[in-house]
Amino acid sequence: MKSSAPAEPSGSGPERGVLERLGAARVVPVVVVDDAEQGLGVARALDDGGLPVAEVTFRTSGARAAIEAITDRHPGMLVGAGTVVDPRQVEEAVTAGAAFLVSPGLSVPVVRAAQDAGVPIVPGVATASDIMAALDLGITTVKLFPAGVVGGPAAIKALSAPFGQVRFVPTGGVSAANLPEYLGLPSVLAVGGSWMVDKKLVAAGDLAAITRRTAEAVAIAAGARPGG
Ligand SMILES: O=C(O)C(=O)C[C@H](O)[C@H](O)COP(=O)(O)O
Repeated sequence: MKSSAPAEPSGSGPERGVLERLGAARVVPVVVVDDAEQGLGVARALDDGGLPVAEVTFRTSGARAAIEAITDRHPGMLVGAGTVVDPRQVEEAVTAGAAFLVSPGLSVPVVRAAQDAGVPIVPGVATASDIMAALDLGITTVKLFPAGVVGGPAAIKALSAPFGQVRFVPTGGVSAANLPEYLGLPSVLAVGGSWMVDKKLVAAGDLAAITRRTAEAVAIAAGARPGG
């Protein structure tokens, strides 16, 4: 889906709606599925758990079909593509129906391709220099990755001092146990994580367990208040 409107930096204009929806959800499940059928099962389980959001990673050949199937059958769900590391994947993901893109790092060609397509992208950052590169591209919402390894909540607090305008989506090592600590930080828009959609649960088709973990995450997020 090509937009004729000029590219907007993330956090403003028509893209704002999607990022605000991620902020309202507060938790972005990172999903790895092999095909459309698995994707549909996981999407239903997430929706049943009260979280109609999925970041389907481009780590499997079935990711594109899964995004297409979920957006077709669950039109109310906010579906994005993760692990977007190549500008060609931007086109593939957007054509499949992805409403947002997530990348583990910051690639100028990937960000530009997303901006040209008019789809918000949340690139990964791990350092102050990465954040400055993101700001140069007009991006103010970034994913801190791998959050647990690069310092967790303490790193976000430290980076928020010089970069007060930046909103973080920490991902990597987030779990039900540390969720309140991340979501309690005012600069955290949402967190990303795979713990609700553990690949063993997906492989076993244990959708009930995915729904349980999702509902638990939703309940924790509802109780976590910035600054609390
Ligand atoms: O490649 C990307 O774009 C990603 O989104 C990476 C994932 O977010 C993390 O691998 C999730 O980390 P865990 O929750 O610790 O499993």
